[in-house]
Amino acid sequence: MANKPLLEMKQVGVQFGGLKAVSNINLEIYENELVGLIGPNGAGKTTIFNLLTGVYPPTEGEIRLQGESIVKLPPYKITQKGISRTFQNIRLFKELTVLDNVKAAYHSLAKHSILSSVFRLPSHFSGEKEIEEKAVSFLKIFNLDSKKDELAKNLPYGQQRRLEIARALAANPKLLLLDEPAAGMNPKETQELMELIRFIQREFHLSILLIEHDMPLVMGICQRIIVLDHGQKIAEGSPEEVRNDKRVIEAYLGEEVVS
Ligand SMILES: Nc1ncnc2c1ncn2[C@@H]1O[C@H](COP(=O)(O)OP(=O)(O)OP(=O)(O)O)[C@@H](O)[C@H]1O
Repeated sequence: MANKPLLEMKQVGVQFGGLKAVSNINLEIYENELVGLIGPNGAGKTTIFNLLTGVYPPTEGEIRLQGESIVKLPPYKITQKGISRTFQNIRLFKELTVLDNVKAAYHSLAKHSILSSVFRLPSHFSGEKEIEEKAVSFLKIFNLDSKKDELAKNLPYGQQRRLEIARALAANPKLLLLDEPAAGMNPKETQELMELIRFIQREFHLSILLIEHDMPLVMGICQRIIVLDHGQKIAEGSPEEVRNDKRVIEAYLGEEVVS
């Protein structure tokens, strides 16, 4: 594990009206780590993703990516700096093709200028071709290249989830946030997806923060697990440590997981 964390949250809290959705969150994610974020419904997991991606600013505390504060940055800047995500409820461009969904991620980061696109300069076309090739290469990883010309809305559910991850990955993140990526998938699809997540983590040297309710699955693939309850971090450690933590068992896991 590297000495300096890729991501740091220090005493972060956010309040909506009278409700403290999360409070006093301290967490660190290091390079190349696959970390699980678990907890009961309403514990604050998605709120942490929304704080990390600039959907709303924290009411207190600090968030740093590679030592640099990101709390005042708009979401697109945070994506450019290296945090991208998927959503609990899939958010694809449903009326666009599978390929265009992935290309959209590249366009937000592409080096060629708007002027070259408007005037259709040669640099625009080489940029466009490069983007298309890269997008197809991502679709191949997710076994979606044969579907590239289909509209996103026509893909089966499991494939839409994979496409969303492909799009997030195309933004070239250092940290990828996955919000229940296996929700709605059958056990076989879930298993395949988890192998894919591990593969992309190694292949792209990514850090991944994963929200997932399927405990055997989280315990099986994550190096470290952070547990939330009522907006607070109640435990953190290896799957083994978390599985045997009394507070975690009481708040979330129940006796059957331990036995
Ligand atoms: N924008 C918002 N405005 C008001 N309350 C919010 C907002 N976002 C989240 N909350 C509240 O904050 C708390 C934490 O919600 P959050 O969605 O982060 O939980 P979660 O752990 O992701 O739950 P789940 O597993 O059900 O997705 C809940 O009480 C929720 O109602």
